[in-house]
Amino acid sequence: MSQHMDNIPSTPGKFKSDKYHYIHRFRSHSSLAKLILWSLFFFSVICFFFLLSPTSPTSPPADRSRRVLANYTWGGPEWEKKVRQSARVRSDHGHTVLVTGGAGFVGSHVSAALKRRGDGVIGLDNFNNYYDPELKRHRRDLLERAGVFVVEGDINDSELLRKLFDVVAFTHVMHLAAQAGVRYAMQNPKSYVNSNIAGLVNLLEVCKSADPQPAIVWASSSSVYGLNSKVPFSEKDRTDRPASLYAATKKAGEAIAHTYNHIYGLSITGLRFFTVYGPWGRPDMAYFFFTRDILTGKPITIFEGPDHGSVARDFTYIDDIVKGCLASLDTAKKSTGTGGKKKGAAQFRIFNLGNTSPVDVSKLVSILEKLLKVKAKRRVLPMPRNGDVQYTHANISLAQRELGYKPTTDLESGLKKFVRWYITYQSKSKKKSSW
Ligand SMILES: O=C(O)[C@H]1O[C@H](OP(=O)(O)OP(=O)(O)OC[C@H]2O[C@@H](n3ccc(=O)[nH]c3=O)[C@H](O)[C@@H]2O)[C@H](O)[C@@H](O)[C@@H]1O
Repeated sequence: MSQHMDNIPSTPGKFKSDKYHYIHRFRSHSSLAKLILWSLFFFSVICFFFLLSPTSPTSPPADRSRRVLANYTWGGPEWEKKVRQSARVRSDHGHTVLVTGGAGFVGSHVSAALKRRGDGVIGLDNFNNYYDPELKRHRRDLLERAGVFVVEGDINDSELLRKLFDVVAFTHVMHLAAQAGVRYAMQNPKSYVNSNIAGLVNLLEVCKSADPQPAIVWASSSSVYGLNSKVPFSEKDRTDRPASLYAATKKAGEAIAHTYNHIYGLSITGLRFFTVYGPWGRPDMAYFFFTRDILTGKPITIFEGPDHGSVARDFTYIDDIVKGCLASLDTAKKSTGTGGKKKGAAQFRIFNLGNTSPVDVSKLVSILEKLLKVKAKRRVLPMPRNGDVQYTHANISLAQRELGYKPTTDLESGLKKFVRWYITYQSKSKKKSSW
């Protein structure tokens, strides 16, 4: 067989003499050997750098210095059909809402609530690995069963956003996609700029050109109050002293939102969420990983302020936040622009959505100990200079007045629901049962 192969001219149709053939074979063998050697060399160099790289599949999932984004596929008649179906309104005067961050903690709860009452909903999520994407996929699976299609894609992808607006005339955008987390901003600052600033601008650009323009409700953060020491925090208080890059990007988002409202007539409502917690929550948040670590016997670190002062948060239960989000959508006025041009003044609002009763982090741990019936291995450390603030407390009178917002869940009742969910989720995950 090898003989047969050797007799075949290298260029079909051209005959070569034996001598030529011999020399050529010798040369080609030696160059083939060189080629193989060089290829092996380059291959080992590539392997070496690949193994060193933080995004290689061999690196531990705990390495969150970079987020991995999947390659998305979207478009096509089947995809458009799913988008249209999911966006179909099933109630009188229902909205058609694009929920960015649809597979996220708040996004999945808001999407489910909108769908339940008959609104049309499309989710959008990039499923990045800031925390376990498996949890996001499980949230998506639940939503899909409820009739909500979550498109896999990024808010920085203008083409995808324009396509979504071509297929569906969204009346509202609930913008919840963001790089969350206060302390992670020191590890991966660029991801905050990419999602919370570039992504927001990209989304607003598409919204401003959409016809009709949607009304936008989006997630700002209680962290914008930064070094503000006057409590409770009111929307009128200073927000020009952020303590973390995360807070700075959210504050920048509020300024950017104002610009798009002012120039293009987009109706925009910013919601300053106060440490939202609950079932299907975010594993990067303290209440979540404290629960995990208490149950597995790992020590937990509790931060304290100067002079052993306590650190406290106005923890707000997810169902209360969802009510605030829906009320914001329902009270949002229409945007006034068309074809990228403003036709008149448009609504611009900012609301605190908190619980109005701050709880010390050490008290949160005591509640978890009681609910889990396990003593925590506490390690108390001074609050590191990592962007955290010592205290948050929302004044919610504006949201109460304008949105009818009234939180009803205290921390203990909310954590009880979270713990119940957490234990069920863990056991289902171990058994790999369906959701
Ligand atoms: O409400 C907000 O604006 C913000 O709420 C949370 O941020 P944070 O309040 O810092 O929530 P956690 O990270 O869960 O921390 C809660 C409390 O636990 C404390 N903590 C955290 C981690 C730890 O190991 N030990 C500890 O005592 C923190 O100092 C903080 O006081 C979210 O992570 C942000 O995305 C959100 O924007």
